[in-house]
Amino acid sequence: MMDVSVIGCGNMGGALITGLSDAGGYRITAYDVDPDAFESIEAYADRTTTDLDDVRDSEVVVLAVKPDIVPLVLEDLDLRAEQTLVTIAAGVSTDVVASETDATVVRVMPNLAARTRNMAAAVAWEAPDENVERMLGDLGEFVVIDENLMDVATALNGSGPAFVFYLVGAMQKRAVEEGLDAEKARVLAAQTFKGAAETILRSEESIEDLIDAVCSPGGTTIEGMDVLWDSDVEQEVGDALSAARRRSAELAEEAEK
Ligand SMILES: NC(=O)C1=CN([C@@H]2O[C@H](COP(=O)(O)OP(=O)(O)OC[C@H]3O[C@@H](n4cnc5c(N)ncnc54)[C@H](OP(=O)(O)O)[C@@H]3O)[C@@H](O)[C@H]2O)C=CC1
Ligand SMILES: O=C(O)[C@@H]1CCC=N1
Repeated sequence: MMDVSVIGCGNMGGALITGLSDAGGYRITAYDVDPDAFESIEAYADRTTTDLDDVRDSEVVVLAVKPDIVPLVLEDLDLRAEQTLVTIAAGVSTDVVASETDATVVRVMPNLAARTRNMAAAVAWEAPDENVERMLGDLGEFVVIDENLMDVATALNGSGPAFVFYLVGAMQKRAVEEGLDAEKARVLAAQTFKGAAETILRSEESIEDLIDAVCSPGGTTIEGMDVLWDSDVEQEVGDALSAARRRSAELAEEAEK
């Protein structure tokens, strides 16, 4: 049983708590300044608390507050060298956090799919941390990256779910306009993304070859793909990713001040 505390039970903290609870093997303490935040995670945490002292004995403490709140929490958080502090705040570097704590700091960029244990996470660390490896493995897939690439990861897998929700929404919307029931279109669109993603993860084939596999000669898909290839969609999706990356870099500059 691993003792884990999560500081900040909002969207991301709540998703981590839900996923870890589903995985099992974790004793979870959920801390927030606002008891209302416990409403959606009460069923998944072993303990909810508004007393920061209650997180001080956990092997792993996850800092899941907004970037500008991180320094305020660190001021009051007194951890020991044998503990691990996982920081997930966009743009807040390991150095900024490590300068305020004795704990070993690990920087992770998670995403909302922690909730269903389908998270894509990027981690940057000096040395692998067994507890964090186990947590990330239980919550989905993770890759180790250099911290100087964390802004790109923040845009790709941190913000990425929102971009994908948007694309699912666009496909669902048009299917409804073309006559399909909204709920059925939602299921078909979402499951299609899930299936396509799973296909990529389980295959060695390139994305181009996978597209090719769906395009039957003279069939339907190629008609749709021609619309996409003739459009600016690839550029626009890339620009969305770059805008998120730039904002992450800006947050990093603000956090250094
Ligand atoms: N949302 C996402 O998909 C992702 C978020 N992140 C990172 O996770 C962090 C949290 O984001 P998100 O969950 O979206 O934010 P939320 O605002 O949803 O959650 C933050 C929570 O922290 C609470 N809080 C505020 N001050 C304190 C404090 N001093 N001590 C403890 N809790 C406090 C907030 O309460 P109140 O609302 O009352 O202020 C809120 O419940 C951010 O740093 C973000 O960069 C990373 C990857 C993905
Ligand atoms: O929007 C944000 O700033 C956070 C970080 C990545 C996803 N959500």
